[in-house]
Amino acid sequence: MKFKMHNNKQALPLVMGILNVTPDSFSDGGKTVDRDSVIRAAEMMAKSGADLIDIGGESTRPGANIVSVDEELARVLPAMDWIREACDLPISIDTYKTEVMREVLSKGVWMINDVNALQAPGALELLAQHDVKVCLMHKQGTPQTMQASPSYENVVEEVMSFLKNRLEKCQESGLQLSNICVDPGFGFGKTLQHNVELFGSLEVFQQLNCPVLVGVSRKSMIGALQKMDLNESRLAGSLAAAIVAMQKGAQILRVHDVPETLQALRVASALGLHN
Ligand SMILES: Cn1c(SCC(=O)Nc2ccccc2)nc2c(=O)[nH]c(N)nc21
Repeated sequence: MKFKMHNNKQALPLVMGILNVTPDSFSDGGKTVDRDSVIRAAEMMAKSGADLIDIGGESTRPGANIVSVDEELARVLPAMDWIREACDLPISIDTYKTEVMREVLSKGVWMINDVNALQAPGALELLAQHDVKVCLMHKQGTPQTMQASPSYENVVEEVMSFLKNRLEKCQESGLQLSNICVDPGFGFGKTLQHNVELFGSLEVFQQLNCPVLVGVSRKSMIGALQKMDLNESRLAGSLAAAIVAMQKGAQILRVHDVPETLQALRVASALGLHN
């Protein structure tokens, strides 16, 4: 496990708790972003055993609208301070904008979680100057267009070769492999069929010799597979997916429901399902 965490948990995947600071994030009922709710959420995640917290100032859900650098920073920078009032967990920032990366790097961010795999101009060069973790995620198209008609010849091969190419670019630019994790990007320009195929072959991504991050928590693929209608809870399905991801070698899980996920992972691991 390249990502040496403070508690060196090896048997279980690292649990990355999602803290929404985009006011329109419907998965938490669209609550407005304020200091108290961020502090409360961060305290709960830390108490529940999360290993790190992921925050993003622009929703990257399908159809999400683009946010300016200033607007994104206005949400993320205060949230970093509030999280630090609440706990000492490492912070991951979900952004694809080089300018946002620059600002959060100067505030000691632990990981840059880039759904665009450092393709923005200047992103690679910027990160090469910092000893920071980075997640390289695959997506097809942009959040505005990606779910229109996703298509692949062979989704596993295409996602794999994209990530391999981005890893090579990172290493050419001087980033250390030990600071990089990869992510197939479930739901980012993929049909349900593509997502299921990618999940079924998740072990393949271990060949890249860096930790694999999986983010499927509460996503529409879970709802579809649960065969429930839209407003049903996706908790049980998300926990099932977390367990299978662990069994398939995922080293980091990005989840909304931290306590429940850790309970499920601990029981599954104790009963013989190890990552
Ligand atoms: C920022 N970010 C996102 S946002 C999409 C989301 O949570 N949608 C969603 C959440 C809840 C309900 C419906 C949709 N997904 C990933 C991921 O899978 N991997 C990495 N590395 N980062 C990610």
